[in-house]
Amino acid sequence: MVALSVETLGVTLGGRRAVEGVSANFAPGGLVGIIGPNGAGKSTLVRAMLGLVEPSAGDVRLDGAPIAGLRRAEIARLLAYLPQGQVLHWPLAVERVVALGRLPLLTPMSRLAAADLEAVDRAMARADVTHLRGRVATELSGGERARVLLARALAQESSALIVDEPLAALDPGHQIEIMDLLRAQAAAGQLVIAVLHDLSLAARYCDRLLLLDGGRLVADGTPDAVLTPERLAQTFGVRAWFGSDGGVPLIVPTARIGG
Ligand SMILES: Nc1ncnc2c1ncn2[C@@H]1O[C@H](COP(=O)(O)OP(=O)(O)OP(=O)(O)O)[C@@H](O)[C@H]1O
Repeated sequence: MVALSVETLGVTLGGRRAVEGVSANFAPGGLVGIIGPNGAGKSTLVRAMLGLVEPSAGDVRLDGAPIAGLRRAEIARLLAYLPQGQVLHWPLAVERVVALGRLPLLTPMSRLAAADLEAVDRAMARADVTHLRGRVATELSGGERARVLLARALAQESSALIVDEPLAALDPGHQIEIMDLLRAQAAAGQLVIAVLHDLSLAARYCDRLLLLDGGRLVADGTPDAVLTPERLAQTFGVRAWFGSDGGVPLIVPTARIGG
């Protein structure tokens, strides 16, 4: 179990405020989406939540303790992170890539124990990549690679999982698979936070959405409450069609306002 809180957080990058005055609390067992236009500050916010960038104002707390004071190994026990646009450079077998997820939990010079190997097996099964375990990771398709990278984050078996644009470059089938997996993780008690661009999938899968614009949190609530025509116009500058198919919400941007 982990409680993650962000209090009047500000982050300045290259002299510009990338995140400003953001406050939010996160509890285990839900799927939280972070949405907003390009440059809204989504990645910067999650990086600050992981202690990877230093706040210029406010703070981030993990189980009540300022994250700035925690060691990286302590943070890794609680938080797993799948960064945006991760690429694999080394021709490692899938199983070894997934096992890298256990590294933050090992003491220096120690080797993977039986419990670590079991966690790797569980993560591969959840991400449906067990059949790929012997394949060279750099030779996989984009969708297979995305699932392997997610399996690496799952192998950490941390209390919270933070994924930044996990659906980028995936076909619709793989997008649904990944969202199903994230929801299953949340249902199993993990706090899952995902930066997303697809508004229909965000509305369909997330319990809660945080909408950022210009570094500020402009809405925080259920998808129904957050995703209104007015907000989409104000933040994304789009008109959108709202509908549903058998209870599955659909939000289709139809026109750029003023474009
Ligand atoms: N290293 C950096 N130096 C200076 N400015 C930065 C740096 N990284 C990000 N920024 C700026 O901070 C703002 C927020 O960037 P961020 O990557 O958090 O946005 P985002 O919402 O994740 O965008 P996208 O949807 O395009 O990935 C942007 O204006 C960006 O140009």
